[in-house]
Amino acid sequence: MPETDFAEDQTLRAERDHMVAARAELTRMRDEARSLQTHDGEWYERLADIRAQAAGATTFVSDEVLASELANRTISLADDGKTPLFFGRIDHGDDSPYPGESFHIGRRHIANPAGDPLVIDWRAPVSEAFYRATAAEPRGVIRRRRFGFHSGQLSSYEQERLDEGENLGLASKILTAEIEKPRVGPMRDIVATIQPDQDALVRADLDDSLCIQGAPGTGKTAVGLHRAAYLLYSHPDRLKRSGVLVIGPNQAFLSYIAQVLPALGEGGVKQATVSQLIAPVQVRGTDSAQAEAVKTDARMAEVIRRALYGRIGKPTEPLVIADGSLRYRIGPARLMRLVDDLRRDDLRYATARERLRTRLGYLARAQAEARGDSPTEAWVARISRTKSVKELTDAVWPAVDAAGLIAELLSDRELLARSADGLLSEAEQDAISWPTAPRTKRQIRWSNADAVLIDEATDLLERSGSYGHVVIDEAQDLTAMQARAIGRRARQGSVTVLGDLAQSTTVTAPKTWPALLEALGKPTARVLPLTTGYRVPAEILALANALLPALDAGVEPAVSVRQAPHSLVIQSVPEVAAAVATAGAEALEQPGSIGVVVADASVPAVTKALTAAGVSHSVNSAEEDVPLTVVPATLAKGLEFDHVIVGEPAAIVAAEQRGLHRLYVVLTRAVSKLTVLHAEPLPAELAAFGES
Ligand SMILES: Nc1ncnc2c1ncn2[C@@H]1O[C@H](COP(=O)(O)OP(=O)(O)OP(=O)(O)O)[C@@H](O)[C@H]1O
Repeated sequence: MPETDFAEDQTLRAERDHMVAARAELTRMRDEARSLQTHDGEWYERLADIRAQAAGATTFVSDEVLASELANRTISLADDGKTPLFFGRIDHGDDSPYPGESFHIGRRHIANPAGDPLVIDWRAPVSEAFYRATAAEPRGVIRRRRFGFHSGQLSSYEQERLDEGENLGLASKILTAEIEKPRVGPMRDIVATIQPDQDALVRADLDDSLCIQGAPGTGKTAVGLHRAAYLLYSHPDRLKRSGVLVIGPNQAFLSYIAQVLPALGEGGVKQATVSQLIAPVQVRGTDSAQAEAVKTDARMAEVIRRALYGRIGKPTEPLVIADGSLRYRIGPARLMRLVDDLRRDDLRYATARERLRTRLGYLARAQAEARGDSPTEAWVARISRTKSVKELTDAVWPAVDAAGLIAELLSDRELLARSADGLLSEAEQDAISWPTAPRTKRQIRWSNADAVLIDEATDLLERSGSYGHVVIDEAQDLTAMQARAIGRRARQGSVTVLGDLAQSTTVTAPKTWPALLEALGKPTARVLPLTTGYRVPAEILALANALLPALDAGVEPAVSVRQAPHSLVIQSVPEVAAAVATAGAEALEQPGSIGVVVADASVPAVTKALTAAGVSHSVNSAEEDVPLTVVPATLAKGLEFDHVIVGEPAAIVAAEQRGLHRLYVVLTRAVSKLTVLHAEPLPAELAAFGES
């Protein structure tokens, strides 16, 4: 069971030979895909064969789709020579659905020309046992191996004889080595070491919407991204058409996770922040705290709906349509019935407006038919476009543009009062009303919250398109209106919501998962916990967890899988910026990434001190050849570094209303070491830790 020294090991030699054979087959598969790209001939059928081998199923798709798939396939078969082609192996016993068979598990399927697999894709059903089999529940597996690699070479293995009761679980050295491997560059995938509780979430059904409440470093982001890759593999036809979307809190976070899905062979997933996703207008303004609180509240959805539908008028005059010498007359009562019917239909505003014009055309046709004529559809279309029909439609069901509607709502106090009656108090209405109406569109300085309101209005006008699956990371920070905006884009699909209420720093965000899920339109999503902490060693977690009672989030604390003595250093210093520079210079002597996290306002002072001390650093964007990054506390969420240096916790707490939550985020970013430097007293909750 222990790690094996390989030099003499027959097993190791055999596994290395298998790696060489797999590499040769992969090269052959890539050459074949390339040649198919350049020779038409039978490529269609051959590709279908290849797809069947890879994914287990084919359905009819167009030639263009196949051609582009072929190009993607050539890319996906690229082999950088460094990424191991497999990382594990399972051997089945006689009492198994695959009696006596062995499978190597890797990032992608590799087969020989006869179709025999040398490596099975980690997402294939056969691979599930690699992640989930235990001695107590072996799933037919008698032996499992995990492989260790050094400089791209298979260098060690860990073996569990499940049939003899061996089960390493979290004691796996390969797991620990993977977690402790120095961080350089962006986030890595965890495909070789996904744990059973994580795997159950990754492989949950496509139609299953999940909400994963996980303490810091429990692998939520990793699980969400691997789930996206798993779903794309398992439901290619459904999801390649409708698409998968990943939502993250900011661009720094998105850059950090950007490489994970491509590394798993899935390059086509859209990754965006909420602002990037909606972007109906350029944001140049900000809101007061009171205005933001109201604009981000779910009640605004109904206010906007009322404002829009309040535009619909009552026809009081008859409509007279002239067609040459003929006249068609539709009386106000009939017109009113038509408008009422359209209001009742489940149609978007703009669609119903179009429908009104067409129905008026049909009413005219009925009159023409009563006179003995038989007008065509083209005649109806022409009548629907005549001046009087257009004028009536404009009067009764006017054209609306979403930004214009919101601008009017925020600048016309009477319209707001009518629309918000019984929903928003006078004071709330005052808070969001613009003091003066802008004279031109250009004058408007839209805020982030306004953009979301415009998006809400846009969806009332025309139905937003829906993705097949949406992964929403750091979801605890979404406002109800943002959640609605994302929910619209998942209307026909499912969601994986990832977050931690203890890390919620948005004052205006719903404070419970049921409230957020309701706003997302997925109230029945299952809320599931993850509590095993992979990132942060126990000694550092103890410090962060001391904040939990004060955060009042009602969540389970993380329990770390690792002890790391001396990983926590807390020091009182005379001047924080200078002390940070000294600590940064020392930290650079060790391998791995370093994050210096301070209150946003302290970033200039700290970068100045680092520059003065000659310590090379980047600010707020990890660069591969600059291991030390200065991160403003408000942008630390979701990131991690081998060594984190936190300057002045009290300033981080004081900087914002939910400053203690922010500090909890900041203290949970370290993989190997946390240095806390303070000149002011530590926050009361941490006082017991003093100097350590
Ligand atoms: N099964 C695993 N094997 C190896 N590493 C893992 C595993 N699960 C998680 N990790 C690592 O632990 C770290 C934390 O994972 P991740 O960022 O997904 O956690 P998180 O729950 O999203 O954290 P946070 O809430 O703090 O953002 C990452 O480096 C990730 O690669």
